[in-house]
Amino acid sequence: MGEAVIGVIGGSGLYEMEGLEKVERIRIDTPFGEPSDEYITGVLNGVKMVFLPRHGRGHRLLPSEVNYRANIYGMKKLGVEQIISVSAVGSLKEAIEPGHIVIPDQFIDRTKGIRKDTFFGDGIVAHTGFADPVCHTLSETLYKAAQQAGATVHKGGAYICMEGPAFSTRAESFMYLGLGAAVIGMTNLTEAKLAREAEICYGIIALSTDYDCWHDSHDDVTVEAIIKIIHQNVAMAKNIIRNAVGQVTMERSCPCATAMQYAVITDRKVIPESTKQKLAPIVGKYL
Ligand SMILES: CSC[C@H]1O[C@H](OP(=O)(O)O)[C@H](O)[C@@H]1O
Ligand SMILES: Nc1ncnc2[nH]cnc12
Repeated sequence: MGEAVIGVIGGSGLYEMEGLEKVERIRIDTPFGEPSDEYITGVLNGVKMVFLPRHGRGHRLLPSEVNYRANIYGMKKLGVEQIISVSAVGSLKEAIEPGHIVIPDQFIDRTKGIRKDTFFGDGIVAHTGFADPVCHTLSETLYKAAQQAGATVHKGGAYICMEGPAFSTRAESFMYLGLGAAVIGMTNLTEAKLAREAEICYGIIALSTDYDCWHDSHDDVTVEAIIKIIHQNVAMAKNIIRNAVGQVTMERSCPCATAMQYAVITDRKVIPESTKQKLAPIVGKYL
């Protein structure tokens, strides 16, 4: 087995990673189509890592257009065992101010079924445990890394994943407050599901950029306001990643590493050979 690699998926405002040594750009074609961009591989803080901008360089892809399957498949092919997601989110709690960091540990699904969020189908059925959708070990590392970078950081909380691309209505925003969720975004749940199916640990550094549209003494969210907060905090976000990469435990004892052990229900004899081949990097060892 090759050396374990850490993957970083950069969201809105994070389209490149500075400070990488031995940089290579790798284009990967997958049976699920094309990833968002070339993968940038290199060494950060002494650790092998791979970076991918979720929406592509120049931010070309809508949250619903991102090929999450290809992105995660490519990471797996490159030997990635742990993914750090960096994302912009709206805050659903007074205490989570713009500029603060949140390490979410739950999701509420408000996507609309138009994204592909599973590698399965085409003659193979699997049901993956998703009660704890992020890796607790990785999330703890991200929390500490954020504290060390001097961020105000909130541990835990539910991330509402909406379809977008339009932001929420005010009625929806109040409904999410009522649900007790912490933050809202448009991307991370889909990614987390696929990472789990690929037995890759997934943890989130979420940068709060706005109060969505529920707060009576803050303006309603706009892209302009989001970008302003991202620009003010991008150096901090990069520092958190640098700290985290240096502290991630490479030996995995978390359940993510064996998540698919009992998940495939289909009789192995009836799984089409082409499907087995396509899924070889993902669950080949269980087929
Ligand atoms: C630029 S505003 C909305 C956009 O920002 C977030 O993206 P990401 O999660 O990739 O940082 C949000 O999910 C929306 O896609
Ligand atoms: N208010 C918001 N809603 C959805 N996604 C976001 N990303 C950043 N802020 C957001």
